[in-house]
Amino acid sequence: METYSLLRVIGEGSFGRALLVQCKDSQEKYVVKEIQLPKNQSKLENSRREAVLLSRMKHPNIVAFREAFEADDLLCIVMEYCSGGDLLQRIRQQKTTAFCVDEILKWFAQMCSGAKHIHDKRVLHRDLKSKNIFLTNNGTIKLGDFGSACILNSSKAYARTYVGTPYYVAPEIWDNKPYNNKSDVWSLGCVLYELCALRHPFQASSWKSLILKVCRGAYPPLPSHLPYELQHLIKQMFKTNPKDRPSLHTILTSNRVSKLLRSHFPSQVMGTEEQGRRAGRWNREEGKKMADLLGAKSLIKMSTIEGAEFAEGHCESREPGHRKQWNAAPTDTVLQVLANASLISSESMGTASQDLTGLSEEPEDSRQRRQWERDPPERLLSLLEKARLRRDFSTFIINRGGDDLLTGPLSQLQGDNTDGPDMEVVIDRDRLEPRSDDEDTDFEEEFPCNWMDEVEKILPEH
Ligand SMILES: Nc1ncnc2c1ncn2[C@@H]1O[C@H](COP(=O)(O)OP(=O)(O)OP(=O)(O)O)[C@@H](O)[C@H]1O
Repeated sequence: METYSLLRVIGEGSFGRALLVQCKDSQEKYVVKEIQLPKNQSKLENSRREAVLLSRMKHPNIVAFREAFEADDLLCIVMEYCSGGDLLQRIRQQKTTAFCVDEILKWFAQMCSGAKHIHDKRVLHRDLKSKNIFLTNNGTIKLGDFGSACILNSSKAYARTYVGTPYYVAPEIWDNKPYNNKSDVWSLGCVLYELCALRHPFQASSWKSLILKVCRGAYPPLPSHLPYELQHLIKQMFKTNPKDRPSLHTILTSNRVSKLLRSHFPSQVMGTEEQGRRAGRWNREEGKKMADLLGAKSLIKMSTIEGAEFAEGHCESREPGHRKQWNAAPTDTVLQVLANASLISSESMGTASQDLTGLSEEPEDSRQRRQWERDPPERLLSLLEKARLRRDFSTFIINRGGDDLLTGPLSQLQGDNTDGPDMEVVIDRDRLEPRSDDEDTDFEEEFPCNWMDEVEKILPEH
């Protein structure tokens, strides 16, 4: 900590504090997140999870990890400082003035791009919400707070616990179904809706009402001035059956989204003469312009520091006989555009050339694989009827088994502690290998239990 001088405390939670610091050498500002390390050795690794996972993410739309160290009984994670604050504050500042569609689309494309990188690393964020999405001083989106993140397929302990913020939690979590990459898509749908409507899609004053609305996917209509494609996109992201919900890869490669972006950034992306004529594809130059527009410029610097990726994409030729090439195919999707201009990754580019044309184009057979129960969990709803939602934008552990169900507003004991019980950090290189997030990867419960019996036990007054 001698490397940094403390400027101020920017937040305090049950985990510890978040500090704004300045590097004594470079004068750069950073955020240091202090996490109280447990005395219990077996839980130590669990506390280090956030640092481990954040350190593995290198993406222009994810808060950059700088270093982590342990001092006394504190784990300190040093990360990029996002001076633009969080998106929730930004939305509140608007009061009743709508964001322009260009801004919404730019931010949305960036947050999807960051979240896709997380999924490609076989990690789920599990607490995507406007409060955990930050802005830099130049308005670039950065996903942060990996305190609830987990590695896919890692440990059966996860299957019983979901850490999330009630208002952003997908129906499958409430319905005791497996959760997967699509649960993060639901949460991003909530953030997109907030940007469009300046309110949350599922507002409620009780758990019952909230769960009912979420499980039915019932949200108030969006302002009618918004383009049809945007309304359609939100509808797809709020499909109650995760199989019908698009993955981030599908969203970023869909023609609908790229069409929407093209129609909202026409003057920057293509000449007016071209606009009417070309409904279809972006060429390389247009792709570069779009990527710049979406905030890739800031990445150019990072990429140079990181090394070769940017050069791979952009240098025509460095040495005779070794000509670096762009993708042979035209850049006809948002994902390709972003990938071509940035670090966004060699990983993403591997999947970008797939020709996916719609948002809900799951193969017929995959849709038939599992029938979804349309009804909300009525028994749970009746149990929770009188329970009121408090501190609803905070993170809670939603425990789907064991003795201590729905830790959070019902118990008020745990506060915002986002660490689930005995979660194990297993770093498995195979799981961290990039791959498409197109398919669902569920956490299946090995020993399913009837968690509603448990609710009944802890809510005797009902
Ligand atoms: N990288 C960052 N740059 C700027 N501000 C940050 C950064 N990380 C966190 N903050 C701010 O620090 C405060 C504490 O953040 P943190 O994510 O640790 O907890 P929280 O958001 O209060 O809790 P929870 O995740 O349970 O909602 C918040 O006000 C957040 O906006």
